[in-house]
Amino acid sequence: MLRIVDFGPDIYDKDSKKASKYISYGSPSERREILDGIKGFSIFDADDVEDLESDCRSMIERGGKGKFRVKSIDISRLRMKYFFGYGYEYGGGKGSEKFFNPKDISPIPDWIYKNIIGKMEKAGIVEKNWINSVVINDYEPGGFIVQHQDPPHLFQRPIFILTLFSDSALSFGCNLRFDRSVEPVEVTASDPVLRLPMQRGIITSFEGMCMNEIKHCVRPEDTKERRVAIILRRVCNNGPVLEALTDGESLRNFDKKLHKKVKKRCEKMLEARVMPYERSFTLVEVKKENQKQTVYKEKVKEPWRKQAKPKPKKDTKKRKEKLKKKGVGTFELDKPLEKDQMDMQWNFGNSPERGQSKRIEWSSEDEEKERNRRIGKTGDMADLIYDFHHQDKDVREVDIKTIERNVHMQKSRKQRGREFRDKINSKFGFKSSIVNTDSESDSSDSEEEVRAKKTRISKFTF
Ligand SMILES: O=C(O)CCC(=O)C(=O)O
Ligand SMILES: [Fe+2]
Repeated sequence: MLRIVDFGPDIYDKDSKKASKYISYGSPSERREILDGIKGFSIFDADDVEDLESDCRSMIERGGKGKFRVKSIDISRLRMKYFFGYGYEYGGGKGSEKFFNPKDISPIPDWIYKNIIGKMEKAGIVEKNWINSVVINDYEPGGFIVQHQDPPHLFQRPIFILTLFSDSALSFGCNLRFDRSVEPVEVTASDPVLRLPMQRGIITSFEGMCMNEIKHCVRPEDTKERRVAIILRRVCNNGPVLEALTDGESLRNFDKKLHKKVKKRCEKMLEARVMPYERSFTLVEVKKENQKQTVYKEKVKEPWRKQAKPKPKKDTKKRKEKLKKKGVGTFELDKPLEKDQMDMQWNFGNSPERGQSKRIEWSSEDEEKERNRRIGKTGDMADLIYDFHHQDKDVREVDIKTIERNVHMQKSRKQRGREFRDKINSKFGFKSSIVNTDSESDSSDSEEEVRAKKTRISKFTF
């Protein structure tokens, strides 16, 4: 189903309380002008997104084997580029970019036609057979692309970009600076006029001022995780074309040295970790084609302005009655829950928690492991810390408790017990030997001392 993305809630202006890296610094009219030519489309569900990512991995494996044509893969710092259909080189700079000869570029793979272009055509986002050039940028964390305009003498508008593997952002009116006095070269970015979120699984289209009058770039700080951008375009009919280097030769048979380099980089990209897909954006439902424009315009007109929240309706007596009739309201459970299948399975139905009408969610260690395996988490400490550092500050604070708990649960039962007893001892000011188990007790204790301890222990059984 075609749905439109509402970028508004994710575009923050100078006065917002967001960290500076999320902020768009342009005036409202500048941002509006840029946004006028931008649309976000959601046509893929979570399964589609993960399937496309697995297609990307197969493509990278193929690339590593040197099976693409000689100019189909280009490697640069923290980024790999795959050209399909048409590829180009930058030449002497702006205006002198030229197409490689189509003989040196692999054709657009079937999976891209079938799973991306075909679906875009079906959803009415693009005309049939319009897209004939696909470029895939595969960024490592911290990867970037300097400010540029997609050469207008090579590519028609609109330009479509599909983001995969992780969220990122495209910055308009923003320049990257390189400090080459340090190793590795340090890249910093100026404040962007507009920072547009590029969400995983979303196709964004660009035309007009945003593509023709202002430059765009990807800042290193916006590539927090490995990200793939699939750029779908149509070439201009009369673009300049270079002479062919080969007659359709593949890289492995043409340049062994380059193939070795490509193979190493492809292997590195295949090792990149991938988080399970979770939708992180706001959608605006579109029912009819002719509604699309209005809904979209309304939503993005002044996205930086906070919308007043509608006041919740007061629950008058009459309304309460009505709601109650409909079965809506807040109810206290006044009798214990019935045993269900899960309770039977775990023999859980008569526990004290049940008696309190409260369901405590729990799972065995095996279940937890299985769940983590399914969503790609190992439960390993390094992963937990990695996840933690890749979150926003507020989410992180909530998660700190979970991480502490996980760290605690990874200790042995014995160690956990020991720590618990130590806590009790220090809370009540007992000597460390007072609340302790027999196995931990000092074997030199006399029988009487042991009995005394046991008596004391019974008072603090939890
Ligand atoms: O990675 C992106 O989203 C933008 C890439 C881009 O602008 C380009 O390759 O021309
Ligand atoms: Fe671009």
